[in-house]
Amino acid sequence: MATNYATVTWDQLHRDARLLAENLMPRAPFRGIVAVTRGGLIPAAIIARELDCRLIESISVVTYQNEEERGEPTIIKDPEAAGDGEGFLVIDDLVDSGITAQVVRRRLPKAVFACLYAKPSGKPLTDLFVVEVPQDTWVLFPWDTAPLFVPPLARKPVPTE
Ligand SMILES: O=P(O)(O)OC[C@H]1O[C@H](OP(=O)(O)OP(=O)(O)O)[C@H](O)[C@@H]1O
Ligand SMILES: Nc1nc2[nH]cnc2c(=O)[nH]1
Ligand SMILES: [Mg+2]
Repeated sequence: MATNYATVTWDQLHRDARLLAENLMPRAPFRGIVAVTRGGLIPAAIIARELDCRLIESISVVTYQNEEERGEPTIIKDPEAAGDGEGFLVIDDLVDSGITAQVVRRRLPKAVFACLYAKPSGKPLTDLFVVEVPQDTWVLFPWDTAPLFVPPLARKPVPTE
């Protein structure tokens, strides 16, 4: 269970995606990009623009979960156009346990796998990432959050003893 949160704004996400694209330039050009839906879709769009790549595929990996455990991950959308991944770049927003990346890599063994954020358990499964995040930190993406009114400190009720 995460004990800390790291909030990523749209601006920060855009900067991190551009930095990832810059770091990927030595490995370009790619025949196409495979976005890992849904989290990888927006990073993939930004990176596709920077790398001038117009062939975009997607893969969807779903792990059905109850309160205690995670089920077997299943590919519910296959990246047919990407073959075995040769010449393709796979983009996800982050790796955490690395389970999603493992399934994707097994399906696309010849692709380059890159993501914006990586936690220590998932890090070995990536070829490239931008920022390392501690394992106990939950990343809040801009699409997960909304600005909220916070009352001024002076208006907060003073706790009575
Ligand atoms: O390394 P893991 O432990 O597998 O976690 C990382 C995956 O989890 C999130 O996707 P999620 O399955 O929540 O779906 P989403 O992208 O549709 O939000 C995230 O976008 C990664 O794809
Ligand atoms: N939004 C979000 N989704 C995740 N899926 C696995 N880890 C994370 C995380 O830290 N943040
Ligand atoms: Mg995802």
